[in-house]
Amino acid sequence: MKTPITVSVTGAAGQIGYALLFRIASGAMFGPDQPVNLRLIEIEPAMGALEGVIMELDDCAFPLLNEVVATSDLNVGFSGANWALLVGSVPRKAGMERADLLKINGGIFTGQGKAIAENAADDIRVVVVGNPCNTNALIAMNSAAGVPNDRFFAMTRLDENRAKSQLAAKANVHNSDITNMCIWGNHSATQYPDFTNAKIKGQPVTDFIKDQEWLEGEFISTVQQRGAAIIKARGASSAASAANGLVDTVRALTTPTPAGDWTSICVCSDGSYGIDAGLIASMPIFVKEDGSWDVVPGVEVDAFSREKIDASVQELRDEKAAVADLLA
Ligand SMILES: NC(=O)C1=CN([C@@H]2O[C@H](COP(=O)(O)OP(=O)(O)OC[C@H]3O[C@@H](n4cnc5c(N)ncnc54)[C@H](O)[C@@H]3O)[C@@H](O)[C@H]2O)C=CC1
Ligand SMILES: O=C([O-])CC(=O)C(=O)O
Repeated sequence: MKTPITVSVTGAAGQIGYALLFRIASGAMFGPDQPVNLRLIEIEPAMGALEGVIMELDDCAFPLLNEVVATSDLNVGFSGANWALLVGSVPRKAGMERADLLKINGGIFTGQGKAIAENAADDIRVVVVGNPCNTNALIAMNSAAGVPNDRFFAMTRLDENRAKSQLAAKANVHNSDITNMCIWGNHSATQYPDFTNAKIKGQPVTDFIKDQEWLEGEFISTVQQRGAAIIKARGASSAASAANGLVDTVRALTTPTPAGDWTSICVCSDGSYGIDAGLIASMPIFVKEDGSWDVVPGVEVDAFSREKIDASVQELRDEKAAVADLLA
């Protein structure tokens, strides 16, 4: 048996938490031979509900679940953490944009960043899901003195999966036939799902989808607005698909990326592709055999893509300016 890894999850009693914890404990996130310790972090009023979730975890008798700790103390919650999955925060309601959550949620991530720096394991990696996730990750990163910037991520894998599903349906192929799907920029309504570089069965998307107007219009807006469409239909924001996106994100970060392909993750920009260094932005990422990652170089950005990427980067700059007081 491998040594257990420690995974801290905030917002563990929430909707995403309920869809996520069972998949971590079952081995879906870290593999079928990797035991896990769960450190579940919630605010005091949600501790009762969290106890119920833990009763259900117990009732699954998961072979890989080594230990479960429930706490509202961040120092306990991030103690020894190898992974911190920052889900806890208020979701938006119908009619709101994710940026409207900036003031409501931003403050959560200063304390969490600091507690991660002080308590987590040396190899800590942090994935932020709570919205607006890019700027929340920026706040956590800036608050986590001593933790390298390349350990902080925010999630656009759900958007990538949504984009693949839309392309597959339109081209009448299977999801798995779509590769090289990059989401650029912010996890928001300005994100750019890049069909110009995506491939279907290894060929350009336009070999299969001749409807350029759909690609440049409805395809992009459907992916950008999918979160809002789900809130409208369900009365609550996406949870099972978000949890699945997080499982996929962590697997992508812990498994070498297939040669020639890439995955969408928001990382701290090094200035590549004209994205300001220091912003947390989504771009094409390649994970190497040794577990480290790089931004994929040389992806072609045509004039159409440039304009879309620039608009999303501008929104990230504006969000950063709006939380300047939270950035250490
Ligand atoms: N990046 C992405 O692709 C996606 C992000 N989201 C975001 O994920 C977040 C969580 O969504 P849901 O689980 O549906 O919300 P939810 O409201 O069901 O659960 C959130 C949980 O976080 C807890 N919480 C609040 N403040 C906390 C704190 N300071 N520390 C620890 N826990 C805290 C709450 O008590 C609650 O149990 C939202 O911000 C939502 O917008 C949702 C879907 C996709
Ligand atoms: O739209 C929302 O507020 C929840 C979310 O981030 C998504 O579903 O992509």
